[in-house]
Amino acid sequence: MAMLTSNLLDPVNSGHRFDEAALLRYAAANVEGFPPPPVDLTVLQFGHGQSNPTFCLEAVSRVFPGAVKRYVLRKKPPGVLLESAHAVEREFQVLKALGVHTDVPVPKVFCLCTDTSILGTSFYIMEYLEGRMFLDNKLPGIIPERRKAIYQATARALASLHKVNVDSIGLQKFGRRENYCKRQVERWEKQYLASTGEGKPDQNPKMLDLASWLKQHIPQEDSSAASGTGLVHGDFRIDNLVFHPVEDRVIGILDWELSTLGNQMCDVAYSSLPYIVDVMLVDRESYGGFEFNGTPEGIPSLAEYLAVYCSASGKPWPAAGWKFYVAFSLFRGASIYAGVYHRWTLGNASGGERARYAGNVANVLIDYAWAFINKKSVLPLQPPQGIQDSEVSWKKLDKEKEDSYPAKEQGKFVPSQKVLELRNKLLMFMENHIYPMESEFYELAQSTARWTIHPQEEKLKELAKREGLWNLWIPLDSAARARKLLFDGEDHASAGYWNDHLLGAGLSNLEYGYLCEIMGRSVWAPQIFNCGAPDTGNMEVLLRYGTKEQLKEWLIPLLEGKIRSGFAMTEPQVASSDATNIECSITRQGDFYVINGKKWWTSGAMDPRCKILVVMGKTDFTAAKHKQQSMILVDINTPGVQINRPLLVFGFDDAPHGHAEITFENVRVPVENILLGEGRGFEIAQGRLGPGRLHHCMRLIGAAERGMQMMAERALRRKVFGKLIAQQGSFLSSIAKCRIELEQARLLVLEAADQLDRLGNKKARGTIAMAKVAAPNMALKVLDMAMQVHGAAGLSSDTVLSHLWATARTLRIADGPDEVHLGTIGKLELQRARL
Ligand SMILES: Cc1cc2nc3c(=O)[nH]c(=O)nc-3n(C[C@H](O)[C@H](O)[C@H](O)COP(=O)(O)OP(=O)(O)OC[C@H]3O[C@@H](n4cnc5c(N)ncnc54)[C@H](O)[C@@H]3O)c2cc1C
Repeated sequence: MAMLTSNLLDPVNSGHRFDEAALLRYAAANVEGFPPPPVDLTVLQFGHGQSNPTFCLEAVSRVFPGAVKRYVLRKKPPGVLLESAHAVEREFQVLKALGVHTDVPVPKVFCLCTDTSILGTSFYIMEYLEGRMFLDNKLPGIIPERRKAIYQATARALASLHKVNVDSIGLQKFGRRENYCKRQVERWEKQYLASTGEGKPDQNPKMLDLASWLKQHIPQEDSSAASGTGLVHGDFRIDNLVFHPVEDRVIGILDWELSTLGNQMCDVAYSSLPYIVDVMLVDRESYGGFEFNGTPEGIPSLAEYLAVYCSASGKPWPAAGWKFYVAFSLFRGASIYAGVYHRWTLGNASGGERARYAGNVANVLIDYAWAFINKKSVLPLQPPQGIQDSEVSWKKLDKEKEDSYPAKEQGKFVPSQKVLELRNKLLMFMENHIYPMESEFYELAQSTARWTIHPQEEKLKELAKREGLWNLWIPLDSAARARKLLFDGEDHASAGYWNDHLLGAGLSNLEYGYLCEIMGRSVWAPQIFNCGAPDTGNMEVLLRYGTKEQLKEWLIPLLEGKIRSGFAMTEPQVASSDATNIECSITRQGDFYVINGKKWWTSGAMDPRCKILVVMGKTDFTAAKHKQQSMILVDINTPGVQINRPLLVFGFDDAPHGHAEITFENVRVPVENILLGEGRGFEIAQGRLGPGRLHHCMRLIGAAERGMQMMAERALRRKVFGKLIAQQGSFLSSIAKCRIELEQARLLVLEAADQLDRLGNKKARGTIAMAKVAAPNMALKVLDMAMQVHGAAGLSSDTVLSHLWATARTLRIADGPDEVHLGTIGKLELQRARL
């Protein structure tokens, strides 16, 4: 599974602390764009790898508290060091040259400080890259297609740095190009001898033989500074790369500590080691790499990986010297591990308890080197046919695979290029970040800590914001009103809010339809994008009907995703599908309203982040039937608000959001909290429910799509009575009928969204009602069939199907039962006949 960069952060190791006040002063003076003082600084440390301690600096200006800036600081470790080791100055030099003069993906560097009076050692500050890191090169939890793309991107990133003309970027003196392998073999042999022998861990004679073999087989090209030499990273492997948060491309090559000039094929062989040996399996018997244990599905073969590299870099096929380069990489690895083990025996290894096994790993690598040398053939003489560096962008790949909507053609339901781009991004986000987290989210939601928030949820929200996948539900007109009220028409970004996606992406309801259905594929997804119910409905109420003060107090934190909300209308004692039955009273007393009543099924009110309730009650029991009701904002922490219990849906409590039963007993709220005015509750309900109802329908299309996909995949895998389920005639007809119903419902939902955009809520109400009946009924059928195909597994919590089904079933009642919507459709039909 991918880790977000921010997930690799831990509190600072006590031995690595430094003077933060001194750092703040230095950064303010030397880092371009650093927030102006006063600044609150939080320092965290990257826990993964790094012999040079690396820290994340989070600087928050107290003047613009929304403006968080992140940087990375990398320094030498404290204490006495070998002169050539931990050369952060060299790292800075190479990063700067690459960042300024090339398109090699590296973090931008801001400043290098060699004045040791500031933090005790030299350090430099660079850009913080939020993205994905793959700490396990087998890429568990990633679908095969993405694995392929990730490996291809890795090969391309290596090629990009190998293509750099060091002479033209001022790095010509960064190292000696010729005789690199020769010098390296001597260096690592010396290192091995220094770590083993008398009074130290045992020396392995096969290692010394290996050094001799390598010296005798140094490829000829090594002696000259000709092609094949240039910039060498020295530690190029997949877990030193930061990938874009959703696209399968490298945005940062990290850890340049060992970089120099020399023979670049050493980098290539080193990056290929996962194919040869799996050093992560130190305590198991089999250490074989991909080639031995089977390449995980989707990861290209070694020959394919090398072919992409050669094609992208223009380098010749490396068959001739391959035995040497791989054996050298294993030799170097063995020497490094022997050093780590030696330090462990002395009690000062940095790798913790893992270092205990390093001596064993060193010996395994030596064995592997010899086994490799003794192989008859290690690489085909020619690259595999048909593999070039035809970098198909993630967008193009996805379009080819997923796009059932041709972008260039005209038509009512042909999404724009903007929507297609957002859609592809969203699909990637779901695959990379949501589906892999589903089981963890479920686990927490079933534990005793169920009413707490999984920390990853908040991190993914931040990522979604940065990716522009935030508040996409906000229609243009509502955004315009908020912009006018809050910022006097100005761009909200210029008003000091860091997040320029606060008011969505300027989409129509129809455009949002294509995106919302993707979020509906997972019950966990909508809230990650701040597009979940009931928040969207409540934000819509505020956007349309809130005063400037109400917007400032409640809408902004809701838009930012800092708080959540509930909508409290339904009451246990009355039939609430008819809202005129509501009995909760809202009575004015001077400058306050006093609320008394009992509500249930207030979704989201159990969420610890829920801070505000939109409560519907009656302000005048004697007024005309539809003028008695009002809506009012109630801070959930107001005295008298009592959460009684969470309600269960078929046993699901939907933690951590939940559906609450709540008592309001003499709850006093200021008169300013009334929405739009007394007696306007029905009016608001109409405005709120139109788009909100459609969002449910859109998500149901997505839930059904997930069911279709799972149904088909299962049918193609599972055999019954000698045949795959997919080969049974009854299955073909069932899946076909599901597809027909799904497409019918999708068209109806899109049509309703389009009418909402063009005609408004009132005129679109008939089609919205049709969609509201059609979508849950269709989703129930499709999900039911998907569960049937899964057998007992489909009814269990081991798949997402039962939860999706339970959620779909509630929507034949929640937001109005089917019968109410059918009544609306029927009445409109008769009205038309009377005209
Ligand atoms: C998971 C879930 C989440 C919910 N979230 C919220 C929330 O956040 N906030 C909130 O206020 N409420 C929420 N609700 C409540 C929901 O909106 C109500 O349950 C719904 O409006 C129906 O009201 P009722 O339960 O009182 O049913 P009733 O009004 O008692 O209706 C019962 C049944 O009567 C029949 N019926 C009703 N009207 C007609 C008609 N005109 N013709 C023929 N038959 C009819 C239907 O079969 C209907 O199912 C939620 C419900 C669920 C299950």
